[in-house]
Amino acid sequence: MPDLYYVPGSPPCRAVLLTAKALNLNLNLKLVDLHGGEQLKPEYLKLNPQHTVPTLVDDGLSIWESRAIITYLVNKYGKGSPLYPEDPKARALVDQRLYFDIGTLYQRFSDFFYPQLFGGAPADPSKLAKIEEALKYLDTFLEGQKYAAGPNLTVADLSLIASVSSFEVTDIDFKKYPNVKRWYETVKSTAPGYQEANEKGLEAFKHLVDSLMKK
Ligand SMILES: N[C@@H](CCC(=O)N[C@@H](CS)C(=O)NCC(=O)O)C(=O)O
Repeated sequence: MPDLYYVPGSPPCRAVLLTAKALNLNLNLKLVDLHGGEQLKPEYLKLNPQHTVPTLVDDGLSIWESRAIITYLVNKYGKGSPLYPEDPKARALVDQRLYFDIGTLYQRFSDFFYPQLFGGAPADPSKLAKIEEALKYLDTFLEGQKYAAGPNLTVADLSLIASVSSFEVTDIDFKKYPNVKRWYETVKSTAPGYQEANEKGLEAFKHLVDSLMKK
């Protein structure tokens, strides 16, 4: 069984948990104490010199970057699954959405929110405008589409929902984008094990935000 080094509240970790649920795959969960700096210890750096969670260790392979992990999991444990289609064009669309998530949507969220959360910085309206722009892109991708990359639930949805659901703990009003709102409700009700894999961790994220932003 693969080991997953994780923290429950982390958005990229939640994407991996959602993927494991969708594959009906058990993971050996190993909690990492980020607050205590466990990820900077030599044992962890041996697994992942970039010292991030999630990190997956499977059969001698140590891999990090949530989107690399989730595509690996489907390649290895879900051969033929629509979660990461094998047809080159369908797969290209899923990959595009995944890269949009890491490079644009979640990146812009991090740029806006984490300086406030971890550095006590004031909200920067120009950074918020960049998130609004990214949400408009997502809304356009979803026009006439049930899921982010077509008619089936894919790892693109699981990665994007882990990001977008994190906006719930901020003032970012993503539900004003009608396609995003509809898609959000669809994924919540159709992604296997959504409650356990995402909502629980989201609660932990909320607690972290409350405790840090109250200070
Ligand atoms: N792009 C990475 C982001 C991973 C990341 O930044 N994880 C954070 C927690 S959400 C982390 O491990 N921070 C601790 C550190 O960098 O030392 C992914 O998707 O896996």
